[in-house]
Amino acid sequence: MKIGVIGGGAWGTALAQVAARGEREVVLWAREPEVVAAINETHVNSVFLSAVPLPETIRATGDLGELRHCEALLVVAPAQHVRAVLSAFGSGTMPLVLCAKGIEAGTQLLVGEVAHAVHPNAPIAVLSGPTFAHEVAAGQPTAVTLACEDEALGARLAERLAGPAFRTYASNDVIGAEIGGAVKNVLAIACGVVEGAGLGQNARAALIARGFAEMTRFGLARGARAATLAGLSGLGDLVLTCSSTNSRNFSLGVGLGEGRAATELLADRRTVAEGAFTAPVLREAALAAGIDMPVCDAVCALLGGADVQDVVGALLARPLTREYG
Ligand SMILES: NC(=O)c1ccc[n+]([C@@H]2O[C@H](COP(=O)([O-])OP(=O)(O)OC[C@H]3O[C@@H](n4cnc5c(N)ncnc54)[C@H](O)[C@@H]3O)[C@@H](O)[C@H]2O)c1
Ligand SMILES: O=P(O)(O)OC[C@H](O)CO
Repeated sequence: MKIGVIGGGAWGTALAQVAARGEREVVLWAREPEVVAAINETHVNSVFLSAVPLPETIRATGDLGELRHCEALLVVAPAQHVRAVLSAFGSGTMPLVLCAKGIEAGTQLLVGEVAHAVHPNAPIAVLSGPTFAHEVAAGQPTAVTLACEDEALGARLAERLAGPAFRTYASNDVIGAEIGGAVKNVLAIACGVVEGAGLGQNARAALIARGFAEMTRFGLARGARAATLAGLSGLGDLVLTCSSTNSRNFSLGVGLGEGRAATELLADRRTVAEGAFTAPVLREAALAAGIDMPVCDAVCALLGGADVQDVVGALLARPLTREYG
């Protein structure tokens, strides 16, 4: 199965490396001409994943048309840009494996739903889990969920992408696999705030557990399965990103917790902290569905410039309630 990758950021590059294992050819579309040049000339993505030498079987291009002959595409553009990039690709029927984590602003659609709206005849799969790109690229052990409604296709994709240190677990819960990744980014910002404001490790553990309760409420309402939310793409990824400054979302939260403004923290950055874009959309969707998500609300308030101590105080002062509603 010849793989094309749409998106030359850190994750697109690491996944291209995964797909190229065994000297297989991979074509990677990158938006930045300097990324295309660096990969083709020096076999390193010096902009987004600089420490990792890439196999020569990965060829980069700035022309989406060069991915037309691929048998499956990994879509790794940031969530808010997936619609534009897939529209620019034109119509297609090859399987699309969505690897971005987010919810589209304006439509409240998950990335797989966006892809289906743009390419209604393409089978949709989702690859998600606790996966820092630099660790995957370094060959460190990693496990992911690969969800696809067409289970035979899902099994082929899982087999094609698996490697000695990259385990793919098949699932048919596409919505569940997506919701974990989207929501954990928002919760990782909250855990970063705890770190930045020096609120302690009890607070971080409480946020992970109560954040997971929010993820579960939202996920179940959208049709996700509880087991998926408790798996790699949900709880697994939540634990990873809520405990490490290697997470861009957690790091953004650290800055907010230190009292810096989101506008300052987000200005001029080339890398994406998806939670900043997902948080307001998630809040909107949760409000519309009557789902209580106080941690996500708090993250929205902080991104909007609210004072950290005020937000933390308000969160703690809510009426006491039962642990399970
Ligand atoms: N980096 C990771 O460890 C990792 C792991 C799993 C999932 N993801 C997800 O993968 C997705 C891509 O993240 P990344 O880490 O590869 O990106 P990155 O932060 O390394 O790089 C930013 C990417 O955004 C792209 N971009 C910026 N503006 C754009 C536009 N207008 N149109 C299209 N693309 C644009 C850039 O070309 C670049 O590919 C995100 O949804 C992220 O949550 C990342
Ligand atoms: O750096 P983050 O916060 O975007 O996290 C990267 C991946 O999603 C971790 O699984």
